[in-house]
Amino acid sequence: MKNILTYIEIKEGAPIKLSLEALSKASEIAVEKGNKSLALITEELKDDELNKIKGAGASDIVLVKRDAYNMEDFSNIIVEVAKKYDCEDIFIPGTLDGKDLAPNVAATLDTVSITNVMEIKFEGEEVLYVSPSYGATVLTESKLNKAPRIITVRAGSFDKREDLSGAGNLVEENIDEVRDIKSIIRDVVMAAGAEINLEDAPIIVTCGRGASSDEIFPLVKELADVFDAPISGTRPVIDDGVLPKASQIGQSGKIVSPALYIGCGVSGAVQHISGMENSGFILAINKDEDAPIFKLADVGIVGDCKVILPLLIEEVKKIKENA
Ligand SMILES: Cc1cc2nc3c(=O)[nH]c(=O)nc-3n(C[C@H](O)[C@H](O)[C@H](O)COP(=O)(O)OP(=O)(O)OC[C@H]3O[C@@H](n4cnc5c(N)ncnc54)[C@H](O)[C@@H]3O)c2cc1C
Repeated sequence: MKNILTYIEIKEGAPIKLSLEALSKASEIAVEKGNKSLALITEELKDDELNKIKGAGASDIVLVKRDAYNMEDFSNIIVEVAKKYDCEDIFIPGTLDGKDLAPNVAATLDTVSITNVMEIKFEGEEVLYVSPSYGATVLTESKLNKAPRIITVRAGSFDKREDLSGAGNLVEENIDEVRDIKSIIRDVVMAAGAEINLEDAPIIVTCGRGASSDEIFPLVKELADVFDAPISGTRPVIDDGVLPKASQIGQSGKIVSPALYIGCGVSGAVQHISGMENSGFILAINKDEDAPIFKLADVGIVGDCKVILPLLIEEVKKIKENA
């Protein structure tokens, strides 16, 4: 392995958590192999935010200034920076933009990318990338026979480190903007609720079909409000229009890793579990004691959400008042 480049996705002036998770893993590997861990940013950041990148171990922070995201242009930036800084490995956070960028970077470099990487193993000189397949029922080990190796990192798979103390030397590079682009983003129109940032939320309250009725859903909302947490949903709840698509967790939704996940009336289908199994602590409320989610839950409450949620809301309010 030579140097490793991590693309840092930035939202509202701050690196997203998954970028820092990816960078932390890259830095751990780089230190072990005696190489450099570089972070690529595309806008100027305040010192606190740069410190987060240093904490995640970046030896160098390469700044290429841009006003807005464009896949072809950003893909070209990654390629050019990787070449200039002799990076054989490129880590990209597995967000929507990341999953857009990685194949383009790979195609430009005449290689392939591996998506959803949750573990990286070394066998001699070989690097094995572990990623979930078939709704996370099977783990696949893949290797890339030629560098550069490009991966997208799955949320919650690696710890976000703050203690790696990279030198974080800031270097600005000027790379011409790609003008010959096949698609131009003129405007971004968000669907209602599309800005929900589940990936970075420390607490998520999830509404399953069992809690999506007119009677119970307001209680789920109240619990989320008490925790100041976003509400997510299982796919049937999204399909029924109770919550927007951006709130869906799972195989065909978002992959999250909050410190606390609370599932209300969620059965625990494999397609949902594959999006939240990396949560720090899982609390599940379900009236069926055989619901599969209880196999994964740290605490399971067997009961009707109609009865349990008001009790839970009251208890959390009391704790917060006395804190
Ligand atoms: C290709 C594919 C992709 C998919 N992608 C996703 C995905 O990304 N995300 C996702 O979530 N699903 C996905 N699904 C759907 C998935 O298979 C499940 O159907 C879905 O997760 C079930 O959602 P649920 O738990 O809300 O509903 P259900 O399975 O219907 O479970 C409802 C639960 O609520 C409990 N319950 C009912 N009433 C109450 C009450 N009053 N109090 C307490 N508990 C109660 C029931 O006991 C039950 O366990 C996908 C499916 C396919 C085929």
